[in-house]
Amino acid sequence: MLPTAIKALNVLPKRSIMTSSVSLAGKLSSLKNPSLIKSQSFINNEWVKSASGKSFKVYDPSTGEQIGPDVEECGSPEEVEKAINVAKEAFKTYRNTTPKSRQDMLTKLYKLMLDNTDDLATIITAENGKPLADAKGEHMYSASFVEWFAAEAMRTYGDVIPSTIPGLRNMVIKQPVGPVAIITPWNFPSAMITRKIAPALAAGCTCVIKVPAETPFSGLALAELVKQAGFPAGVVNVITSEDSKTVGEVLCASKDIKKVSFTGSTNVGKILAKQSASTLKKLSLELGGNAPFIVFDDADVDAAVQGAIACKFRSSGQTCVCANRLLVQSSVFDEFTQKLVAAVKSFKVGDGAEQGITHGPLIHNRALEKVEHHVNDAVERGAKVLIGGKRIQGNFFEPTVLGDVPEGAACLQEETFGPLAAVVRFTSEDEVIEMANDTDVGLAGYFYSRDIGRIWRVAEALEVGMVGCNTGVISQATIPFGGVKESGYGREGSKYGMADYEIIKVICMGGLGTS
Ligand SMILES: NC(=O)c1ccc[n+]([C@@H]2O[C@H](COP(=O)([O-])OP(=O)(O)OC[C@H]3O[C@@H](n4cnc5c(N)ncnc54)[C@H](O)[C@@H]3O)[C@@H](O)[C@H]2O)c1
Ligand SMILES: O=CCCC(=O)O
Repeated sequence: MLPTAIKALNVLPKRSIMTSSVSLAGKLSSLKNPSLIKSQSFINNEWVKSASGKSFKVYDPSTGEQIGPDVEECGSPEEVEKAINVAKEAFKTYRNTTPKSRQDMLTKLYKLMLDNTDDLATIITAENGKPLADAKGEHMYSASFVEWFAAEAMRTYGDVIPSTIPGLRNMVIKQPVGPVAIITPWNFPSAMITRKIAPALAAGCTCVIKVPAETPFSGLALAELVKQAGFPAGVVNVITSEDSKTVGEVLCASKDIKKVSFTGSTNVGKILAKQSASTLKKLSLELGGNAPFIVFDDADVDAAVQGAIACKFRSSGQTCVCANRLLVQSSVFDEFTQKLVAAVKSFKVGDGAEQGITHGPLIHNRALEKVEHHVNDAVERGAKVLIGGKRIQGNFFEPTVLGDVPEGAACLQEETFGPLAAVVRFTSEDEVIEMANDTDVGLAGYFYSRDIGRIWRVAEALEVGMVGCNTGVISQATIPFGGVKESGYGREGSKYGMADYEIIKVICMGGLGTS
């Protein structure tokens, strides 16, 4: 039984406030600036009504109550085409703006985000469920992409390349790829959007963003700030729709969209890649992982436990870089699992808006079913429940640690995306490298060791795009974020992140004589 306080469930502030047209109840009633709450698509710098008159509701995953107004359904092929045309028209002029002016607008957006920190974090907690402190963390992470790419706008350097032909000079320039489609998931309602739009806008691209139906309000609030930051009409467009399939098909098939950037599951990533084949669109796919988290016998076990808690249970396990398999060397297995269980016991699970809550709910019932299936499957195969293992109520699941999870368990084959730490025993370095790489995906991998030789061997041997060595936290705007194998391709953030939104053009100038 989990000694955790779940007292905060079903507690909603009773106050409600009015914006110009809607009443905001629940967590959103505490917003200082309620005009950040929008419920329509954002096209050409205007809030646009649904053509069909249909709408959908957004629910607080902690309480199950509707939050915000009904959101207008704007995902018909005609509405998506309209957004694409607007982005195409805006690209004709936005591509020729100076990098300095793009830097200035991004810097203004960054400041506006900081000015609205409390409200933007409240919106994240209300629609995603993560605790307020984590929501503030996501918000700052989100803003840091805007800050980083504001500076990168001024660093789109070219090259001069020696010529093999007399009288010729070769120059390389970088240009914006064109209007881009951006499809983002619910687990980071804000940061997954800025990680894509900030480099796109810095490079000179215009965008059509499909915000997730589970968490549309963060993206819509960002669109309002984009407008206030002075970006010209049509540069950023946002579609609200529950019909991801139709919106995805239209965006991928369009000849006017030159690139698609997606974060989400590997399954959907493959669908988008197929759909984009007819136009050979450039793609950035940041997909699922199955991160190994290895603890060697020479590790600082206490630090490894801290790292595992931060890595595995961040956002209740709903992060693409969360540890999915905890692989622990036999001689430190008991010490590590006992300390891990003790740390998990101190979690306070509940409504993320309540003081002291450390871990929130899962996003929806489908997510709970997956965790439940992974727990039951592992236990049937012989794993031991060390703590947790059951649903609590609503969308809440007990933070769970399973010991001695056997080979073949479903939770070792695919990411759980929930609060389940599956701990596996290993004996040698060679064995654990083979175990760690025995998966079709390769996003992040982590390990704890104090042997410098081993550190280099293991870091180089892991088949992943990102390695955390003696840390469970790697996410920063300054690093190239992305995976290998079926975790996708492309890199987001860092000095490499602009390249995904640029094309390279060489200009060979002849008749220039010899130097
Ligand atoms: N890499 C990540 O950050 C991430 C994020 C969310 C989910 N996931 C993985 O996916 C699993 C299932 O979660 P999910 O169902 O929300 O993920 P998903 O990939 O089905 O959905 C993620 C987002 O993709 C969009 N989408 C879904 N189907 C689409 C389609 N056919 N065309 C275009 N866009 C589409 C939606 O906006 C949705 O919010 C999770 O258990 C987890 O393994 C990974
Ligand atoms: O879940 C996807 C992204 C998480 C992160 O950037 O740390």
